[in-house]
Amino acid sequence: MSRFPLASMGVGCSHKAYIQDKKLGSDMSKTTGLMALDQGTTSSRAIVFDHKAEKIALHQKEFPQHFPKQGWVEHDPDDIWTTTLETARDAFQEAQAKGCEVAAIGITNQRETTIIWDRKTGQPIYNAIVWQDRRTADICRAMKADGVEKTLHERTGLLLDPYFSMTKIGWILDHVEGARARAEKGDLAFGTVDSFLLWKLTGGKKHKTDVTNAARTGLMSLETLEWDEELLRLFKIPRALLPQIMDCADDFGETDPSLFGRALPIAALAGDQQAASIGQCCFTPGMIKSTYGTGCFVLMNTGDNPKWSQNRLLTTVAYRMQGQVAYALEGSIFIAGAAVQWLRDGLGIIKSAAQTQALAANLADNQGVYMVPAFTGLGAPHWDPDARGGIFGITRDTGPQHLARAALESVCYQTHDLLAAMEADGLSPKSIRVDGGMVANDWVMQFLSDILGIEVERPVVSETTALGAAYLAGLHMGVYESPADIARNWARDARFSPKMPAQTRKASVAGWDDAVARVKTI
Ligand SMILES: Nc1ncnc2c1ncn2[C@@H]1O[C@H](COP(=O)(O)OP(=O)(O)O)[C@@H](O)[C@H]1O
Ligand SMILES: O=P(O)(O)OC[C@H](O)CO
Repeated sequence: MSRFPLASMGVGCSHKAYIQDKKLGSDMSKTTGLMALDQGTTSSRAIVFDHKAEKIALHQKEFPQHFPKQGWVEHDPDDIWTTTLETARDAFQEAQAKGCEVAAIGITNQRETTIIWDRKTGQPIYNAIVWQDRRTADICRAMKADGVEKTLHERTGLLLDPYFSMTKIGWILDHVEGARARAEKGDLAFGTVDSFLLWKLTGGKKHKTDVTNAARTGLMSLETLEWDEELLRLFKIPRALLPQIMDCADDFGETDPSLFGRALPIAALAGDQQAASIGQCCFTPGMIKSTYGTGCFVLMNTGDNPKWSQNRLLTTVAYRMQGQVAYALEGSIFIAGAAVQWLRDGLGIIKSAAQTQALAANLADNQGVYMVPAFTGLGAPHWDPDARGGIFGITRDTGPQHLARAALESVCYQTHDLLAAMEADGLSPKSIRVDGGMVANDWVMQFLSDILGIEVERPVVSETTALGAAYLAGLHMGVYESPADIARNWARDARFSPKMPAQTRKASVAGWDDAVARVKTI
């Protein structure tokens, strides 16, 4: 806990926060809150936390996904903005009604998703191209053949895959009439979702991003943590499009007073997976978290030097705060909870995601049925954008319960592939901290521990992404003094230990490997 608790501030409130509250003219007897805006792939969430990580208010809104062509995924930027603003206003008002004064905002977001807008009107010139979108697969293939991947990997830690922003930016500039010329003149702005929301929240005054989001564009050097001129040239991205790169906990400006009735400081920006890592308090090298939302993302803190994977994992920035940078090794899986959503919305064989737990538990084993949910290609460690999903081992007996179990199992096997790649890189975690919507499913957590052969730890707060953004904002505002101060808040809800016999694990993984080999194209 902080030496300067903000809740029920009186004697002992932090200096900065005290000044902040004076500026806001707020009642010092009120609890002070930190509002996280968590803009995810399928929904926008706003959560107000107090300094002890207690949830004061939570509001969430889903928004439509657009699939204009096979392999394309888009969002309407207006949906991103309106759902963010509506949930933020609802959470802000609920917190206020409960006697909690919001002191600052932290933004966290689906990463890589690319938006370009007109600096004068604020109007996007095209829909947001979502991280899952595969439309630039051919461009990536051609650039790979030209040897660009080596330079990209050396400078950014990323690979030439349609996942990242740089080829999405190029696609918009080349397909929207006049866009390239306008970008070169400085009339357009590019942003990942954090930058776009910051622009909207500040009434068009701030065009900034943070190191974790910039690290996913394929345009930022991991060494200088600035835009890389050589990469801008290779991907033909005009410099004038780009935001300023900041720390994750920093001064990002204030909200337009019309939005919340007064100006609120925006004190943090971070990509959602890095924010989850902060929410899980993975502050020391070797600590690892895995988030199970739409996709699954495993991040291991590797300390103040980038660690280069020999096994197709990404090197990325974990955070930069208080001037200190930490790097991470990341494994990115494109489909996790989305496979469960497909059972519900695509096949209609379940009514709710939670139903999968009982269906899976009713079977003694998977009876040879495997699902490889490569709906938008395969991410780490395969990086095969053309792979498509498959279900194998179906017989006349196969029913909804087998499909449900296969979908849940696939998430655990994919995590296994990532940890195997980490192990091959010489990094073997003894336990893993998990979070995200899927971790409510105890069956998945036990199977995950069984297949990984290590302990799986679930924290009390499973919305660690939002919590991480709140922590970062709190750090900037002086609510917390240091990462160590934040780490005291982490509390375990449950621990799952491996129970599966080694032979069974080996046979199960072998069945999965066989299924993956059948969908791969490279
Ligand atoms: N009990 C459950 N069992 C399995 N999957 C679940 C369960 N509850 C939620 N999910 C899945 O988790 C995902 C939602 O998690 P969330 O962290 O909110 O995702 P995101 O931030 O990517 O939008 C959905 O894809 C949903 O299918
Ligand atoms: O929206 P999520 O939680 O699935 O996260 C998306 C990732 O940031 C994509 O890299």
